[in-house]
Amino acid sequence: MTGLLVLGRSGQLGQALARLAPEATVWGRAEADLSEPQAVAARIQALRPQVIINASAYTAVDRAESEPEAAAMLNATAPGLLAGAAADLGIPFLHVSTDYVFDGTGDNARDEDAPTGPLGVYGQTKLEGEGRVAACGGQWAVMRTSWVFSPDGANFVKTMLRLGAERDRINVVADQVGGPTAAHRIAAALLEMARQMQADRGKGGLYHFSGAPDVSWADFARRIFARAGLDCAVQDIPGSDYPTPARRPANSRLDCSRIARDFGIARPDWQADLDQVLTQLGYAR
Ligand SMILES: NC(=O)C1=CN([C@@H]2O[C@H](COP(=O)(O)OP(=O)(O)OC[C@H]3O[C@@H](n4cnc5c(N)ncnc54)[C@H](OP(=O)(O)O)[C@@H]3O)[C@@H](O)[C@H]2O)C=CC1
Ligand SMILES: Cc1cn([C@H]2C[C@H](O)[C@@H](COP(=O)(O)OP(=O)(O)O[C@H]3O[C@@H](C)C(=O)[C@@H](O)[C@H]3O)O2)c(=O)[nH]c1=O
Ligand SMILES: [Mg+2]
Repeated sequence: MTGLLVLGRSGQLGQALARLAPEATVWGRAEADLSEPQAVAARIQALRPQVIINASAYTAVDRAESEPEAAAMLNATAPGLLAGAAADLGIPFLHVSTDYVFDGTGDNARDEDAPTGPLGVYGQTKLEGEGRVAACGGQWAVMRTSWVFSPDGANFVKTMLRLGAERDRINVVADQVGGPTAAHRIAAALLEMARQMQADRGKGGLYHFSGAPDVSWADFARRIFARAGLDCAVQDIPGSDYPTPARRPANSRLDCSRIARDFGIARPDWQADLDQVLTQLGYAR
């Protein structure tokens, strides 16, 4: 894709995007420190890209509870200014948000119109960022995804592989359900959305995209151990037995029909993607 600028080089999604779009300009903290987002917006004006994908964020869910200003800068202020810079250039801006904007009540999958109600600072700041992007005055898309995993960075799969090698049993929360999503599927979906948005300047908006089928963290852990050949028993526990600074939604199911209808993008099968990531991490199966 010509003229693509990606922000967030060292992250899970940033690395997946760089792999799928090697021609892109990819900025990390060194070129574009988003704790100074005005300066980054000025650099964008100078670069004159043709489309921007923002893969940077403050993603430490528990730490955000004690660093709300830093989380708000990365997740709300910076995306608003980046989207504004894109609007000034007349180019599409694509951004990523999270299932943690919801309160997680009930059992049904939520669509994009469902009421939000974040339970913690991370979700609150991500929700604020969605609003700022949507108000940028240009062409924008926000993709809400969930439970991202990849061979890179920090994620639940890599945490389980580490713990599963050290222990013979582990307690994992069984009353939080969602869709694990491979970073390379998110990257591919964003690139497809960007292509279609460039071809049709009326396209964009808020979209849900997560891996299928929905699963609990405990069943996700079981699958990781089974496919990695690790002998570690998973004990189901309620979230209340795993106290953390931030509360997490119990029901993270996302209804992904809108992105299928508008962009022709289907929910990816996370079990197949997990096998691929395990292979990349050196687990022979
Ligand atoms: N991870 C998940 O499970 C989920 C993620 N999302 C969303 O998906 C998107 C991508 O997430 P993911 O790839 O997992 O995130 P990561 O935490 O893997 O990467 C975040 C990126 O943001 C960068 N960043 C942080 N602070 C700054 C800063 N001050 N200046 C410049 N860059 C900075 C990080 O750089 P550095 O490495 O230098 O700190 C890193 O490259 C985010 O919007 C996230 O909210 C949505 C649902 C689930
Ligand atoms: C390590 C561990 C975690 N857990 C629980 C805690 C939590 O409820 C769940 C997942 O733990 P994590 O710390 O990986 O989850 P968390 O960092 O909250 O993951 C979230 O990250 C942000 C960025 C998102 O946007 C979300 O979609 C989601 O992926 O597993 C256990 O039950 N046992 C364990 O040994
Ligand atoms: Mg985490």
